[in-house]
Amino acid sequence: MEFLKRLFNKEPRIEKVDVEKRFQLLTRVGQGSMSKVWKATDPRNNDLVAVKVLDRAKLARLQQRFVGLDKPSEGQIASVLNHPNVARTISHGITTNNEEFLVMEFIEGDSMSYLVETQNARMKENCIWYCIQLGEGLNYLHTNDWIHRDLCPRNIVVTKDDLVKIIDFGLMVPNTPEFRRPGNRTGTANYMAPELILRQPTDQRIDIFSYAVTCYEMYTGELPWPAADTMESVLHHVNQPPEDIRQYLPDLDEQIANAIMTGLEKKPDDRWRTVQRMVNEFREAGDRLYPDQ
Ligand SMILES: Nc1ncnc2c1ncn2[C@@H]1O[C@H](COP(=O)(O)OP(=O)(O)OP(=O)(O)O)[C@@H](O)[C@H]1O
Repeated sequence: MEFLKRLFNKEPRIEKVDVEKRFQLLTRVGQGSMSKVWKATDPRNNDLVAVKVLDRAKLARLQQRFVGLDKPSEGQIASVLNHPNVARTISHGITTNNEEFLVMEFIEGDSMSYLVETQNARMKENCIWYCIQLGEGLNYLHTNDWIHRDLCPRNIVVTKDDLVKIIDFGLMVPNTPEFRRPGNRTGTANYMAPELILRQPTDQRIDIFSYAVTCYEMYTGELPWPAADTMESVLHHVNQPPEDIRQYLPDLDEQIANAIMTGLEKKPDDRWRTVQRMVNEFREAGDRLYPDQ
């Protein structure tokens, strides 16, 4: 009977993994809101990897927001991504404690949050190139029909060689009508597009907005609206215009300033139609301002 059950069971049997035995866990590198992440080595090839184990209870709460939708898991999504500006996921599975886990390339570097906060010389010199790389990564996700939904400095790492990598795909969804329906307010408050906050229909342009907020912060160290921790405070300023970036940086190149401010438009139709268009503006400006780089 067991044999017949297994034969006709359509779900592939997933072998559970004891990550502590399978990998050599070296140090904890991050406490995300949804997971624990370890720097580890894979004894099968000695590769340095990041092992991300998702918190079961928190994941269950997140999944409740997608009830009735066929949302692929973070591991399923992340494993099909392949772009220099997107963290590579090597494998994924279920631990012996029934937690989802991902094994990723280990990215040694600084969080973009750190660079935004410190506004050090490295950040200032490379800002345009970081904005371009980030846009290329996001454009890759969009042309492959995904909506990231949580683009912000916390989810970006910059390597020692100044390569920008998007690292977190926990809220990413397919760009299909069912996932564009209004209602689901997941994301990070300060980076959420007005249509998402107001529970209107959404599309990939919510990511263009988050990208523009992120680039604004990368340039200035400030948010375009007063920082808001709660949805109530975000709702409060959703009707206020953003602070013009030139208030912080009067000498900022016009094309760069316009690229960012257009991405922050309240109405999605007034924003860049695609990430690629916004990136093209940055690229043109970069080539004009720094022809030798
Ligand atoms: N591939 C990686 N290489 C190196 N460090 C990583 C990698 N992936 C994640 N980290 C580290 O772990 C932290 C948490 O990761 P991540 O953002 O993916 O988790 P999360 O639980 O989804 O977090 P949150 O929802 O708060 O953004 C990151 O801020 C980073 O410091």
